[in-house]
Amino acid sequence: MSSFLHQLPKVELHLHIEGTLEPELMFELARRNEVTLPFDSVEAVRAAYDFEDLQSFLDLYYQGMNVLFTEADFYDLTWAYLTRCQANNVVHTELFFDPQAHLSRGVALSTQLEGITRACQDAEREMGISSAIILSFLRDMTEEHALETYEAALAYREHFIGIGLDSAEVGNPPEKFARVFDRAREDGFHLVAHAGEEGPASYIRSALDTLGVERIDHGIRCLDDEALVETLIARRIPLTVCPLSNVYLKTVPDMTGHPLPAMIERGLCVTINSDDPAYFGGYMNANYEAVQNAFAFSRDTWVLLTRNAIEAAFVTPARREALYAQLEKATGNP
Ligand SMILES: Nc1ncnc2[nH]cnc12
Ligand SMILES: [Zn+2]
Repeated sequence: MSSFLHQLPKVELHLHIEGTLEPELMFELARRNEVTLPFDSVEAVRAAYDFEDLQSFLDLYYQGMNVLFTEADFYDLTWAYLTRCQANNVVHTELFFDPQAHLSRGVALSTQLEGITRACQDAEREMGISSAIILSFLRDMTEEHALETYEAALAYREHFIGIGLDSAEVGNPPEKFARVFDRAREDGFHLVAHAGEEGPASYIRSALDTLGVERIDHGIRCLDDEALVETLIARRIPLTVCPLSNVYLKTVPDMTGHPLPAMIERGLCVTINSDDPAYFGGYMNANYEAVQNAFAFSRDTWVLLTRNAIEAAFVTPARREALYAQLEKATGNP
């Protein structure tokens, strides 16, 4: 089964590029940019990855990205992730970046976006991996700051396809960002939001109703609200679930206690993703393996999860057909 999972062509829809910063690259960039890290070795960084909850992770995640300054840094970070994609047989990926977390350190939007985009273009040309970038707002900052950032980002609109919402969820409900999502909808961008990761099912409802999102990132708390589950099924809203992330951030007791099988059983459009793989024990294959060890899914279930991700991807009809064809070739399943 392991080789079946490894060779399955994969589509990743929930990935924070800053969450792919491995400690080795963190040290290299710290040296390059003369930044002093509060750790004296790669092992010490990894030893600190023992999280109590989302906030304890976010504290380290924001600290880690303090080594990113130049376009080359963003290129190297993104290129390292895309080579992991190739090793994991990820053939299409949609990646988040957190512009406000870099703007606040004096790093220009052009630096961030040009570095990430150039790596994506090289990966498409050299490895055949398609990708897209989603600009994510920090929900623990104000809506005014998100709006200002959005306005500034419009100068680079050809670099990103959508907007999202991440960071500390509880106490920062989706409706706080209604105006910026309205603006982005008018401008033709795709809309997604993290909801129901640590926050309640009502945040998922609000992301749908007040932000009009097309996909929900995480969404694992949806099963607490039967009417919401029915809406998600009826509207076929994709949920970008991140199994290892949920275990590492203790939003589930352990992998065997994850609601993933119940979500699939209900017919929700579930996909599997790695979120912040440098911090949560691994990339796509590691997530697939951990889920398989806990639940021993059939091949048909894995094909279904992959088909869901292809359906949920923000790609052209031609690219979607090519992804379905690649899956069929690899599995014999239409
Ligand atoms: N899992 C996550 N939840 C919320 N914000 C994030 N930023 C990076 N990873 C995140
Ligand atoms: Zn996330």
